[in-house]
Amino acid sequence: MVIEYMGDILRAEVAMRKELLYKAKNRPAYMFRIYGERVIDATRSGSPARYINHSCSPNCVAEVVTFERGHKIIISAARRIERGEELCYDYKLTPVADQSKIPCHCGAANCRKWIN
Ligand SMILES: C[S@@+](CC[C@H](N)C(=O)[O-])C[C@H]1O[C@@H](n2cnc3c(N)ncnc32)[C@H](O)[C@@H]1O
Repeated sequence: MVIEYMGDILRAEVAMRKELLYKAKNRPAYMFRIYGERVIDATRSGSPARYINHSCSPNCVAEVVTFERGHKIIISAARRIERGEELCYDYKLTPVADQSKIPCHCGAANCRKWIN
């Protein structure tokens, strides 16, 4: 394990409202969706995992681990990571319509050009 993606666990509808609130305050929102039902909101109380960028050829993988009392998101190494190498994982975001697409700058040879 490299790091846990920590934050407040919210229902998806609460997370959507909070995201709008953060936008209204010009604050970046750091959120990780777990199976559509729950979202980890790392905006106010998250770990440094929230700063990990997306890559189409990642050196880490983000996995949802389910416990009796909830879920955790664990970021693990997908291969050997060299000292000084930036950590990244594949966000695996659902593709969206053109106007809200985010261009991907991961620079991988197999880059999919968009992160969503
Ligand atoms: C969880 S944040 C990652 C940390 C962010 N770079 C920061 O400095 O706060 C996710 C956002 O970072 C940007 N991002 C992450 N990976 C990217 C990539 N491969 N290409 C372009 N933008 C990326 C996008 O704006 C995305 O919505």
